[in-house]
Amino acid sequence: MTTQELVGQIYKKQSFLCIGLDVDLHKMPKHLLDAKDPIFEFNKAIIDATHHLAVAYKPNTAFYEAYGIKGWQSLQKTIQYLNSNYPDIFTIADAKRGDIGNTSTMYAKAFFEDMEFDSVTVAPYMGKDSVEPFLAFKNKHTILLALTSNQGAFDFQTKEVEGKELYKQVLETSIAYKNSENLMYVVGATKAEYLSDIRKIVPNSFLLVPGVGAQGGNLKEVCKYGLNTQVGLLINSSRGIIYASNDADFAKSAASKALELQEEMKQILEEIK
Ligand SMILES: O=c1ccn([C@@H]2O[C@H](COP(=O)(O)O)[C@@H](O)[C@H]2O)c(=O)[nH]1
Repeated sequence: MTTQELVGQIYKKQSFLCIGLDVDLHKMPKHLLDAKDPIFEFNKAIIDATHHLAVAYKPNTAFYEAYGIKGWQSLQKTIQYLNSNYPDIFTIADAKRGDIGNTSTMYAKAFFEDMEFDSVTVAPYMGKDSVEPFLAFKNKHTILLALTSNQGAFDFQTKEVEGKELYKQVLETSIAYKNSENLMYVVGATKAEYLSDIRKIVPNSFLLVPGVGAQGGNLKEVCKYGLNTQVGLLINSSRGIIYASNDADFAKSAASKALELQEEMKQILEEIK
């Protein structure tokens, strides 16, 4: 999917919501556990109930890898279901990959070619030759960790290196990578106050913003500092939506939570028109 197509979907749906599919067998409704593939059945129900309210879905691969081969199969079925039934949805493999160049190429092939995700999250720590293999894929997006939502972000990311915070170095350095137009960045919703500085460095890039909902990030604060002329934000909520209920009505409850966020986003988009 191109960035322009993503922007088109945002205006069409009046939403820049990304729903995180972080499926945990211990948190899902008990009746689904009898299904042949409970993880896929859970995802399918959530997707069918919320697809009109969201522009993106983000399975975090950890929640699938934890179940071995069966988990990978559930992930593959989920992405195939999204691509076949809702081809206008932007898909994100939250896998936080990155390695020496030839290995990164294999990661990129796995997520972009084999699984056909639109994007994958990548850690910047190994630098240019670990990121550029992902950027080589046309109309695929590499979402680089810039300033993450967790407390540990302050261990390294906000520390100064040669007079500048490391997350700023990541943003500035990565802009010069080959095919950097395929870059997006992760910025945690819990760090909204950093967004105006971030926008000075990457005014036009899309930012994936996790941390609204369970981690306490505030949508309005993020929008105040993070919106750009093309919206430029994908706001993720995982647990806050998919585990709104663990009863038979789980998908309906997830849709209600998603609707609350979508209505807030619609209002924000109307205000900046
Ligand atoms: O900085 C980051 C980067 C990634 N994540 C991931 O996003 C979701 C958030 O889930 P919630 O349940 O809405 O808290 C999860 O997959 C994280 O691994 C992040 O939270 N922060």
